[in-house]
Amino acid sequence: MAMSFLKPHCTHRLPSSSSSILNSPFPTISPTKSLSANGSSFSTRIPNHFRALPISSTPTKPFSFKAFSSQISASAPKPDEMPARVGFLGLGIMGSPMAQNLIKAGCDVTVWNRTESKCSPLISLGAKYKSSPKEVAASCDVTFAMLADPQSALDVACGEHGAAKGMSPGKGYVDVSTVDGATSKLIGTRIKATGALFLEAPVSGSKKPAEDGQLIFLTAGDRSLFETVAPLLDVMGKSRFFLGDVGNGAAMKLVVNMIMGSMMASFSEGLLLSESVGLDPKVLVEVVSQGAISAPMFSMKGPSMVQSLYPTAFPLKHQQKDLRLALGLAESVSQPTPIAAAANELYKVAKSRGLSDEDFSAVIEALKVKLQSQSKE
Ligand SMILES: NC(=O)C1=CN([C@@H]2O[C@H](COP(=O)(O)OP(=O)(O)OC[C@H]3O[C@@H](n4cnc5c(N)ncnc54)[C@H](OP(=O)(O)O)[C@@H]3O)[C@@H](O)[C@H]2O)C=CC1
Ligand SMILES: O=CCCC(=O)O
Repeated sequence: MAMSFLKPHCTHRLPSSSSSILNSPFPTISPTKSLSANGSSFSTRIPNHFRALPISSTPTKPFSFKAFSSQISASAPKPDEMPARVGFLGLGIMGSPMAQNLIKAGCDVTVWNRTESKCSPLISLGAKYKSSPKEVAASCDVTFAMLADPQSALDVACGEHGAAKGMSPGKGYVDVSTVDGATSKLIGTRIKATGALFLEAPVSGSKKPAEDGQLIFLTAGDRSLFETVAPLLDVMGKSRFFLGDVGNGAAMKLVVNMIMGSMMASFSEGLLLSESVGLDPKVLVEVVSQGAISAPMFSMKGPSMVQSLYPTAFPLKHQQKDLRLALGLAESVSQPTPIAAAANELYKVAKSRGLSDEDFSAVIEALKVKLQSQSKE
């Protein structure tokens, strides 16, 4: 089905030469981004055993985890192909900077957030406001949603004044929240019942990449909507993967965050153990940064963790939600994930200690209790 909303309303101009890149006020679209948007370089990163198995090989599953391919457009987005009117629902840590980048790129953006006051900074930048997801969807060609969890994503998409009520043929709905595949599929079904198109597009990357337009989109669903919103994804992100059927984007995101949650729990144990045996944890952070287990996450979060500071980029409650959803995903295919299960318990302890809204690196606090027998020695 052809999308009917390709209009030159987004005024952002892509750099066509190095000098125009230097003059661009927006760091989000750069030669690096154009180069990274090269299909072959991305596809070589996908192991062969993940490639396009037939959907019919998993007939009893609620959705196929296996039938997908990785795609990224090699072509630069064309401003005259930007969707004309863009809605944005959910203006939290991630949604606000993402919407802001769209506005700064010249898009005609209409916002809604449950807590209305969070719309004000975006309205100051030029956004329009509507008082319900339904009204946003009705007034826009494509609507993005960045909500906290499966329940809020469902409520905003399918509730009484939800976006689905404002959808119709020719429109598109792009859910960038991190949810499970079943929720995403339910939302997709409701949206598509209106004749609109649906794309799930959870993101890898946190607050700073969102601010810098450096997110990684893990999309699945309607391929034509993926193509249509590609210029918008490229304003907000540095790369985009198209993974096939709805559910595959959610699954990829949950696997990534399952790994991340376990890594952070393990790193926390290492920091505390180093201190307990008389080492300087700051030196551990430095040693780790130079070796094979170096990760940007450790280098970025380690120094503040050593000071017991957890400025929130990715709320701990969301990391625990993602571990919970990843464990459900693993269970659905009988895949053992004992490390992630143990990590999940740690995040649950951290939540019970009031750390839900701290950064997920605050999980280290759940380990700051010496075992009884050890403290007596
Ligand atoms: N922060 C991060 O680093 C990343 C987060 N994510 C994922 O992105 C999503 C958003 O994350 P983030 O921005 O950090 O989260 P926030 O908690 O900052 O924002 C959550 C958003 O959801 C809204 N919301 C929550 N409950 C409801 C509800 N019942 N009805 C309507 N709206 C609701 C909030 O509205 P209100 O303002 O009224 O509370 C807010 O707009 C999550 O799924 C998260 O897992 C993905 C990648 C990175
Ligand atoms: O879902 C949150 C992911 C955070 C990150 O990728 O840094």
